Amino acid sequence: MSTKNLVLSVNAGSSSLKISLYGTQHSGGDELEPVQLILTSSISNISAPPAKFSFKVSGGTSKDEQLSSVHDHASAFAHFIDCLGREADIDRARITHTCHRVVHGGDYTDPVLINDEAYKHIERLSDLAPLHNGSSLPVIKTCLSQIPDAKSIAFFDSAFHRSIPAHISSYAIDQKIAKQRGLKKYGFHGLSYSFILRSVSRFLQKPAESLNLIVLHLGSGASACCIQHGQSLDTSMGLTPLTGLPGATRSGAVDPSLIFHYTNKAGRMSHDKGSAVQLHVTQAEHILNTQAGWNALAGTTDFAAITAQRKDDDAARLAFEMFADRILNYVGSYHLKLGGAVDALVFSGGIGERSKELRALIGERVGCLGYTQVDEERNGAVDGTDGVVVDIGAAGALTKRLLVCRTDEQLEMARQCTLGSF
Ligand SMILES: Nc1ncnc2c1ncn2[C@@H]1O[C@H](COP(=O)(O)OP(=O)(O)O)[C@@H](O)[C@H]1O
Ligand SMILES: CC(=O)OP(=O)(O)O
Ligand SMILES: [Mg+2]
Repeated sequence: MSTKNLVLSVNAGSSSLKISLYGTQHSGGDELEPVQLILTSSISNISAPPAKFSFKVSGGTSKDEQLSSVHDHASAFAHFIDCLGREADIDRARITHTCHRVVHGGDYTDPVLINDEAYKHIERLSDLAPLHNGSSLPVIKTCLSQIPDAKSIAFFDSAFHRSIPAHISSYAIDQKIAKQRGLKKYGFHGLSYSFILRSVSRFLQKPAESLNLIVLHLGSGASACCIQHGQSLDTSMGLTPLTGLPGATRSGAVDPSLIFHYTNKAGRMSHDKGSAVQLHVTQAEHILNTQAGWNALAGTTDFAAITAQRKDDDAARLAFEMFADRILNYVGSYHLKLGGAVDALVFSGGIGERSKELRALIGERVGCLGYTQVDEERNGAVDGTDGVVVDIGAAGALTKRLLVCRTDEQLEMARQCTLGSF
């Protein structure tokens, strides 16, 4: 029997599945991490087929293919499990823990071992994160049945934001109803923010508890976070991941009354056949989650294409400029909440890590608040630069720095799993 020493980390995003497999026995490598990467896989475009699949054993070359057979997170994960044995000769029985990113944890503020009760809790919260919790559930189910000896642990994206004070997390509504129904700002992308906080702390050689950061996680779903003394003080998503910044298919914040005017059927229940589970969301929520954002504005969820076309195409320009405008709303207000004492503005997520154009524009606009200038050469060379954190500001800046962080939610979970008490 081969040694049981593997941790599988699964990140079900709104339209992607990112999976990493780690070893837990140290054999050199990065002494700072308790786990070592063995392989990564990602399946993107799940909701806009054909899905793109990639599978890469560490140090090897990536196997990439388009999959017409994959149309949801369950079939995407089944394809990965198949590849694990076929392509990498990994015996699933060696996996001791499977870590699952669950976007909405409600009142769960720590990771939990998934038993019947925890599974039902995650299921109940599906209505509040329709693009996410519903996608995690079939993947969790498959793990429980296909890797039965491994412990399945849920890590919640909302947990990082438990530190947000009541006057920031509460909505101005009847507080009795708010408390009864759990209507408050939860915030998401927390695994990413934990990873970024730790990585920036290491990069700046300052304790995490001393750091004030404004972090932008700009991916298919996008959010901003105001971190004071190493804790979340505010974030742009709310009760659900719909509000705040616009995303690939999400509207971001709108006047709540808009939903009553968008269509005359907006208040009815949605009966979308494509949903992974029966969701209790209204048609308006469904439209604002899935038929809005970049796709509605510019006809594509690919922000690289929007960036490339923005000079010649009005729709692409509107999407690009709108994103920058909404980002500045949060950066400006978080700067003020931190009293101007900001160690760094950090860009992350697929767009934040790759769009030098957006970083240059935001960097230029925040110059008036005393941020260091974007160094054009460093900003343009991020893709070819190694390291988790890359400095794109002028050399010598000690505060109000501009950084890029390659976030890794799977590593954050595997790390917490190994160092925790599971
Ligand atoms: N070169 C690029 N320039 C701008 N955006 C990019 C680039 N490459 C990828 N992206 C965008 O990154 C986003 C995906 O980010 P990611 O954080 O991986 O998303 P998620 O995990 O939420 O599925 C997509 O909207 C994609 O268009
Ligand atoms: C919370 C959220 O929006 O996640 P993602 O960006 O992975 O869709
Ligand atoms: Mg993501």
